Amino acid sequence: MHDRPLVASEKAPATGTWRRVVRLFMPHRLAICFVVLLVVAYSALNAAVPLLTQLVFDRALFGAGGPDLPLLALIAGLAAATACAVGVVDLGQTWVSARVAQQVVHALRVELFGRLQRMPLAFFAATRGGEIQSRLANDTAQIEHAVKDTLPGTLSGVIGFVAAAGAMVALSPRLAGAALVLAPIVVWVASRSGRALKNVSEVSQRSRAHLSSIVAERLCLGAVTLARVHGRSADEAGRFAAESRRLIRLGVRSGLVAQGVLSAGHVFFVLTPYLVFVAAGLSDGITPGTLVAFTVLQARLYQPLWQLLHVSTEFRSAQGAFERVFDYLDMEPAPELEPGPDPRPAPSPGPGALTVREATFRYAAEDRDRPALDGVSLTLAAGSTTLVVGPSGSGKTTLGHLLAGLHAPTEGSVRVDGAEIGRPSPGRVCIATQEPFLFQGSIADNLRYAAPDATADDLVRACRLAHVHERIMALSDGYDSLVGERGALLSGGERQRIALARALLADASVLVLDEATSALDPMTELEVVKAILAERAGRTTVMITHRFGVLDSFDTVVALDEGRVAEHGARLDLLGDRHGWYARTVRAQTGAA
Ligand SMILES: Nc1ncnc2c1ncn2[C@@H]1O[C@H](COP(=O)(O)OP(=O)(O)OP(=O)(O)O)[C@@H](O)[C@H]1O
Repeated sequence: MHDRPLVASEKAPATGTWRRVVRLFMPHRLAICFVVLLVVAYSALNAAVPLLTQLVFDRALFGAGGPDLPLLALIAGLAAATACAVGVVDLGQTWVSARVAQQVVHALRVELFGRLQRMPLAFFAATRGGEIQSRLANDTAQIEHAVKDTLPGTLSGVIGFVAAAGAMVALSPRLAGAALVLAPIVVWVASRSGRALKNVSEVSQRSRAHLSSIVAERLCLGAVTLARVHGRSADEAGRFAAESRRLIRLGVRSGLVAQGVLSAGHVFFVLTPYLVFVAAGLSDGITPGTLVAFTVLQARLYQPLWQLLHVSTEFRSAQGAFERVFDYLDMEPAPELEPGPDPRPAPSPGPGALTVREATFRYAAEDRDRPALDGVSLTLAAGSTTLVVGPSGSGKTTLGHLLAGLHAPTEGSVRVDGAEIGRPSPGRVCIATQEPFLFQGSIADNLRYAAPDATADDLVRACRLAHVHERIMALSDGYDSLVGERGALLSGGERQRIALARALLADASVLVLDEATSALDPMTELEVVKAILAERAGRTTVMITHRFGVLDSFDTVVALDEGRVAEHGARLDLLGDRHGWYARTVRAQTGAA
């Protein structure tokens, strides 16, 4: 089934990355055109100021008739008005481009989160949580950082450079040639270093993701307990420190490469005025005003070039982050979870008849010879109660997931009330698992996740059935008590019973209990199961369990072995088959002769 990639490849092909980045900006092309206009205005206004300086020197101060104070005052007024206009234009440009940049990154983040939500469960089983978090948080943060500066930086860099160069050419083509002669060398150095920077940045991002994985995996309740039990806390700290040191080295290297580019630019900036002075010395007819205007313009030339160098180093660093995000966006989600109309629209919940036909399921294409389920066929009548039993690894959980639509069968079909089910179908099938997931929040919040409109009485009723109401009421805040990270403030049995109550609130036609009461003591488990079956009379309940010796309220038993149905029939009939796996295990569990 999973011929498609479940884990992102280490590296996405670089080709097309920039085209995809440009495509991200396409929905904002009008705003970008507006930014271009504002940047053109900003650069033109900025380039005009040095031309005023030329007027000051050649006309107002050292003109033929001596100093001309009214003209000087007029030029000063013009300069002040230009500076005000520059400020207003710059503010407008910053506002529009910041909005565009933030919207681009927001769209990328939301698309990434949505794509990850639709990935097959096997992807989450195979990928470290920290790695996923790192792409969503670190990589998008780096992209945000780069994109924020890129749009205005690139535009104002290019336009500012062209405007300053144009003004220089207008003043003196010869001096302009001297000022620009070193620019190609700087561009060449920047492009060479950019590649090195991109490589360092890629390795850094991977290292950062690894660091996040260590934090997510090793700094949770279970892992910290395990480290203490086995005296490995120091090793864990050492592992983290080693990866962190690697990140330090990479950070220093990346800083050095980036500074190298800027330093190369600096050499250009320092040398260029002298080249201009030499060119002025060798030329005739260069007025002092032209030379002063040129000196001011050179600063206007350096600033955009410096800006472009800075943006290019930022963007090279972000290229790796873009590729890592695109890499995730290119993974194929579970086809049944693709957005769009469901190809098999779910009819309204029926009585809950289950039909499994020749269902085979493989977790990975490599499991060709040993599928988790192999040609399973079953018919469970609406309203039936079924125990699914079998040795560990025989495929019970896999079958439960197929019934709940969490996996689509690789071959064959699973139908509920005649409709093929290949995706979760809330209201029709609900599953409660052995390791229940509780969100950070109150008990009531967790219960209402399954039924947002449930009343307080509904919650109490479900919790009474799951035998957890009294326990909740003993907590200081009752149903408003917080459960902690993944329910860590509760006992394992309490977590399971709250999850069970949540599953009951879903009120589905079919309820699959996958070891969902395994943390309860056997007597409580028996009472809870009986209460649930009584409550659900007339609806289908399937219970996967290893402790079935005393569970005598079920009418059907399915015993799996190595992914196949080994026994299937009425419970009492299978109990009568003294050599059958079910009957032998019941005897072993109850100590019956
Ligand atoms: N996410 C997974 N990826 C790959 N193989 C898996 C995955 N989950 C289960 N398997 C394999 O599929 C087979 C059936 O597993 P399953 O969990 O369905 O068995 P089970 O009968 O529920 O076992 P247990 O009683 O121990 O819970 C096993 O060989 C298991 O190793």
